[in-house]
Amino acid sequence: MSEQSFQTLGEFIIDKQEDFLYSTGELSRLLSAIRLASKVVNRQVNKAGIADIIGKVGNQNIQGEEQQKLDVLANEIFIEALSQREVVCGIASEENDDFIEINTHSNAHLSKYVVLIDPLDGSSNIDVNVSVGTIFSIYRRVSEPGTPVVLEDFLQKGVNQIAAGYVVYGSSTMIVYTTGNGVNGFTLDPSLGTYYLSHPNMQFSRTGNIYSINEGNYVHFPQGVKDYIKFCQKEEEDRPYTSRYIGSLVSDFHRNMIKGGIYIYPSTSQSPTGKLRLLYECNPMAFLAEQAGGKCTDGFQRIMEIEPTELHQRVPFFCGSYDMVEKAEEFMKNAHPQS
Ligand SMILES: O=P(O)(O)OC[C@H]1O[C@](O)(COP(=O)(O)O)[C@@H](O)[C@@H]1O
Ligand SMILES: [Mg+2]
Ligand SMILES: [Mg+2]
Repeated sequence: MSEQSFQTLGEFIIDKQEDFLYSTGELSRLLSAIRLASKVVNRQVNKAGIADIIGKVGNQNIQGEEQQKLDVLANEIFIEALSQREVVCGIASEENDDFIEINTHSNAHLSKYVVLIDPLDGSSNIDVNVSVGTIFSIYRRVSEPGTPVVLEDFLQKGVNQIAAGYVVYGSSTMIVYTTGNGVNGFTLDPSLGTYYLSHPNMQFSRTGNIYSINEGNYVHFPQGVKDYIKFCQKEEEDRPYTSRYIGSLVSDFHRNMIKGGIYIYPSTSQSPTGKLRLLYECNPMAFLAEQAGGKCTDGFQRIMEIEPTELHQRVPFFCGSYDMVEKAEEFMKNAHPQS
């Protein structure tokens, strides 16, 4: 089947506009901004080794993490593209301490959408040519259009998301997103600079045999997680499972959604709330996972029901094939009945 027979992302966005509750074309323009920014970042990622974008900037972000040059560059590219589209009134990013109010154009304050982004996910893999990603989450503001954007516009439960997705910059570059009507994946044809619908209606299999967790932290894991890892490794029934861990959330999630599996970044004795950020990592992946028939919790509670209190708060994260997440939760509830 030649590229031409695949529907393009642009066509798909327009086609699906009617399915969308608030369809006024604004979300389509917002998604187009993400599409454009992803192509610009993709070009930089592809030539990272020769484009002087390898290595650290020498600053730390609010999470206390060393910012990579590509973290900062991707952040600038996405903020620029989103700010130019007159549909976004505010942006929050992993790389910015506070949210940004967009006032780059006269109507910005009338815009209804806020975007939360992890501009470059899997930063530890940039310098070693392993796939990385971008994660985005979109909400309607809660404050009145025409009034200043406020923190509450961003501190919304995941169930309020109107769209979410990721870009994976891997052996091929893909955009995968949902607006609440299933999950679809589009592959970039770099020669044409066009995304084509390559993975319609993506689904997690009910169960799988891949588990993804950084076992290097094993001694610091809660007992429930240690018990689940032992369960995965036991010679029994369809086990032992295969361990796969890329160290880029987007890439581990993407593989598990295609092959069936579970990704866990639990709390540890050093970081009791885990590592991943609720608003621009966990909520968008949870929306995608649930739309693809999977499940996503903090080991006990549905991620998208968690009430956010801070822009950069972290939560433990259990996400993937439904039955596998249920099993992991069973071990957590048995080992930590008080939680
Ligand atoms: O190296 P660790 O502790 O296993 O953490 C890896 C995890 O951290 C992350 O890199 C955090 O995301 P950022 O790179 O956007 O900060 C995830 O992509 C990944 O799954
Ligand atoms: Mg990340
Ligand atoms: Mg990041």
